[in-house]
Amino acid sequence: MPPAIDAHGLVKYFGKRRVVDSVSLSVPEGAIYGVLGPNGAGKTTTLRMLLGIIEPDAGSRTLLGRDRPIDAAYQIGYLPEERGLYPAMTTREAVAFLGSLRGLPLSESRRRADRMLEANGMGEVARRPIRTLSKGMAQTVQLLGTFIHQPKLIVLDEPFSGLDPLNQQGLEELIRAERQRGATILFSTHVMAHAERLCESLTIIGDGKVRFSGTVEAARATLRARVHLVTRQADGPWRAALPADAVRQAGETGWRFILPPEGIEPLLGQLIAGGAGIETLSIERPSLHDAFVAIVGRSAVEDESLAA
Ligand SMILES: Nc1ncnc2c1ncn2[C@@H]1O[C@H](COP(=O)(O)OP(=O)(O)OP(=O)(O)O)[C@@H](O)[C@H]1O
Repeated sequence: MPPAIDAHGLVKYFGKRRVVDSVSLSVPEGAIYGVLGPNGAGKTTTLRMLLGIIEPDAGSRTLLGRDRPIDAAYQIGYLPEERGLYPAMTTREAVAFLGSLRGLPLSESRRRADRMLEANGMGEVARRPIRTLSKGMAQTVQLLGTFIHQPKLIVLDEPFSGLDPLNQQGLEELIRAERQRGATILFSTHVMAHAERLCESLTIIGDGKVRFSGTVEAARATLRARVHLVTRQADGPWRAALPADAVRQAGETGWRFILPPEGIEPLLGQLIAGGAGIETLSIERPSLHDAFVAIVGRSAVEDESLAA
């Protein structure tokens, strides 16, 4: 199956600044895919190029197999980073309006809006003006409007920003339901927890460049696990068996070190034989957050040394 999005070498300059620098990404059909990066990394600019809202200075992309994004417009749902609804419009009209912008007849749009609002616990506010809604509700309205025409491809720019944890969870469920329906979803974020829970694959952008592309598991595997070990004996000759990077942190008992490449068992064997006694042992796998910080941090250091 051809990918839902296939982009090669996208470049964008703003003035003399190369804000997006040869970004390539491929989003398989039916995936939930994350574009991650710190503030100002170039995520929004990349998404806008993918969708044809701005033209790249170099590179190419296909969207749902089309060379011109406009040809796929009615099959795409897009939640931009800057969001706005007309405050005087009623909630159902706001959702229906977004549907009619994507090619649905208004009467069908209204029917779907009523159904979707009801299904998402917002039936009671359907006839109320947008200005009376909470921020979370207004954002849900935008999302329902993004999904109303049942697009094949959904692109969400920072969809979780500004939502409380309950609304964030609701949004994760909405995204999963859309994928269940058969849609492909691409979203940008700088909050790792959502990406970790939702995505199979992701791209990390730092300073306009792709710094990592692959599965969440592969991103986590770029870092080794960390060990926290507390021994019953405070000291003894067995200490020589600890890895060279083992440190005892201030105010803590025990040792912290990176899991040795050969695993924990040989070390434990030596500690037990040496009479250290094992009080507690925890092996903590790196989170996506840890991997993100390391990947973005490492690339910033590499960029600096290249520039020097
Ligand atoms: N229209 C524009 N004209 C000039 N510079 C721009 C324009 N749009 C974005 N930029 C700059 O390009 C860089 C990348 O911006 P972009 O919005 O793509 O990043 P982002 O990863 O989405 O960041 P954030 O998470 O903060 O939204 C930033 O330094 C931004 O200031």
